Amino acid sequence: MPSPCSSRTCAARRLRPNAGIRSRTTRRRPAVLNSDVQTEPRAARKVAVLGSGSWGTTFAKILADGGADVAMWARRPELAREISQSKRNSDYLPGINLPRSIWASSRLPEVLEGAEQVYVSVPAQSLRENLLIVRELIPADAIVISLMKGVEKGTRFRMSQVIDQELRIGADRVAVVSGPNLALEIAKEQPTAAVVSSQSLETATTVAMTATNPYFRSYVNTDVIGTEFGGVLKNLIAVAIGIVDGVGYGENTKASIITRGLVEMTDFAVAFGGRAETLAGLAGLGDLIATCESSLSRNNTAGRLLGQGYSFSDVVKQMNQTAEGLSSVAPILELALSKGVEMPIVSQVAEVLAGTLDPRDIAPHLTTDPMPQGE
Ligand SMILES: NC(=O)c1ccc[n+]([C@@H]2O[C@H](COP(=O)([O-])OP(=O)(O)OC[C@H]3O[C@@H](n4cnc5c(N)ncnc54)[C@H](O)[C@@H]3O)[C@@H](O)[C@H]2O)c1
Ligand SMILES: O=P(O)(O)OC[C@H](O)CO
Repeated sequence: MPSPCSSRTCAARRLRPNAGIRSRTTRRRPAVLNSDVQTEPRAARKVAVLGSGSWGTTFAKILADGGADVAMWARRPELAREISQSKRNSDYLPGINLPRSIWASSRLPEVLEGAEQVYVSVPAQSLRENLLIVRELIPADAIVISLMKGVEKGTRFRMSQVIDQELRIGADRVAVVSGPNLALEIAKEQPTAAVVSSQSLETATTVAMTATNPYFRSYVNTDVIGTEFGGVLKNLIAVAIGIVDGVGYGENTKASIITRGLVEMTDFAVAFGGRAETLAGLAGLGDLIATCESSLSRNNTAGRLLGQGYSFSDVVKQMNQTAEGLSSVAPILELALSKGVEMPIVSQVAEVLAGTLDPRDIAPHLTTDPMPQGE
């Protein structure tokens, strides 16, 4: 008999929470060892999502479709009402129906009460001020997860470092999620993978089991530095790709910039203690491909406008969603300088933003450097 409910979401609801993630080892286990596996349904995990923009809302849907009991925080009461009553977030995710179980509020205490995991998805430059507000409300023992892909200007801290500094909950209770994750595609339930990273493999695994459903698969690693920098740096390369697209250059230019961009990303992350293999994975190459190829990307879009001749201030005015790359360029170049890492593409993006380089002159190398280099 065919199932009366055939959508992926329905399939998720039929599954036990956490049943979607199975390691190869588990799959190969002999049946006798599985006999003591708990089969009783257990209470849904209560999680909170702070930030109701495109990614916060999409991630709330991922978690709810994986079986979690999700509460969202929206700054604007009218948005909280739309999410709770109409199960829509029409400004950020037009045409998407959210799971019925999701609710939202503009009042933080009720959103955070009893949350075992707190997912944060606000613009990177606003993270610290938001943590100051929620600090006393986050339940003891909750895991805090950054969904953001930026660095803080001034301190040049990664998001997990800001969380660590403001919440003082210990790095083992902090995780980050990154990967090729264009929100609208995932909200439409297109199959996607991401990586959850924490210094504690147990924490990463707990989060990955919660953030897994039939259309979204979370892998794990313990390279928080490489995972976070991958997400930040691909934004900068995507701005460069947008610029050359806006100028009208073709696939050779873009492929050259993507390939050399990955070298810059890897050199940078390794200099700060990240692992090269992380940059070859979902949080590096995977996200680089998605962001550079998609017109859904805000960073790519911002670059395209620059390439078409708009000034930086015009582009900022036109963007009504967060393009983290624009704020990350300066702190990333300051960090690169501190370790002697060369970043010709990111440096040229900074010059285009400053109005000192004609977008037509952006290239996969510094055009002022006449000497051939090893690839
Ligand atoms: N959209 C995506 O596809 C995607 C995917 C992966 C990661 N991310 C990352 O997630 C983070 C959030 O991005 P987004 O796409 O949700 O952005 P967005 O612009 O869609 O939404 C940002 C949300 O934060 C709120 N906000 C703005 N300023 C705030 C402040 N000062 N305090 C509190 N809330 C504030 C906005 O009202 C909005 O709800 C970024 O770091 C981004 O790089 C986005
Ligand atoms: O829209 P962007 O440029 O912020 O990119 C979104 C995601 O980071 C893609 O993985």
